[in-house]
Amino acid sequence: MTRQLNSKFPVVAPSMLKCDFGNMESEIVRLEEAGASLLHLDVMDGHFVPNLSYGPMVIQRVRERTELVLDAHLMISDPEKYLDEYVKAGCDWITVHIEAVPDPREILKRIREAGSLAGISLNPKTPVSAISSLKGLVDIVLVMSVEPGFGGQSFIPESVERVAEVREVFGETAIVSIDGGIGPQTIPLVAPHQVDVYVAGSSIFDQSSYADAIREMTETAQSFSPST
Ligand SMILES: O=C(CO)[C@H](O)[C@H](O)COP(=O)(O)O
Repeated sequence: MTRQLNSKFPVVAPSMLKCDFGNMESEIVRLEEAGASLLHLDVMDGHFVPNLSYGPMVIQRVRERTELVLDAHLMISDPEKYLDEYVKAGCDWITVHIEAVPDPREILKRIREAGSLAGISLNPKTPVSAISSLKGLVDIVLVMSVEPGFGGQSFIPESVERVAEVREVFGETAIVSIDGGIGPQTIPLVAPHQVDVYVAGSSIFDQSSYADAIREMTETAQSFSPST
């Protein structure tokens, strides 16, 4: 059974790619105390993207230390082969890339059957039409607003129209998430299109107060929310 978020959308999700890997436990505690409601786990295999991060063994240790929702973003080739390990590690949300799995219907079904939320992500150059037939089969659409692989890149401005298109195609059937170059300056660009999850690395981990960074960005996002 997937864990529930402890707050309503929109939320800011710390991207653990930018945390201090030597002190992951204290980073998790700091993020919990700062009010984070989920942790975004950037899984990179050095093949699908030109960088390596961590895999299921590290995620399992993270799972043992927190009850926050774990949002695994699999930037890997052949996710079908490794899926069971991420399920076993305790990921609540599991997102795969359309560029890695051109027909993802089977893996999305497997993710849901395992009790997790199923997500699809698309790179900046992939048209939204590549995923539009997945409406009803996905719980999350993760729009990459940088080329995946590294934190600290600049937000690609064309991502604004892409988020709008995703929201138009998927309506309320999917959680819409955006990842890459997200911070106080870029949230107002995409927030009018009802983004649910803002994945943020540098704009949290480069700040002295994680709590202030998360609170300020969440308030900015909420100020665009129709229900506020
Ligand atoms: O998936 C990612 C890169 O592939 C990261 O989540 C993302 O880049 C976060 O870092 P920043 O907020 O610094 O851009």
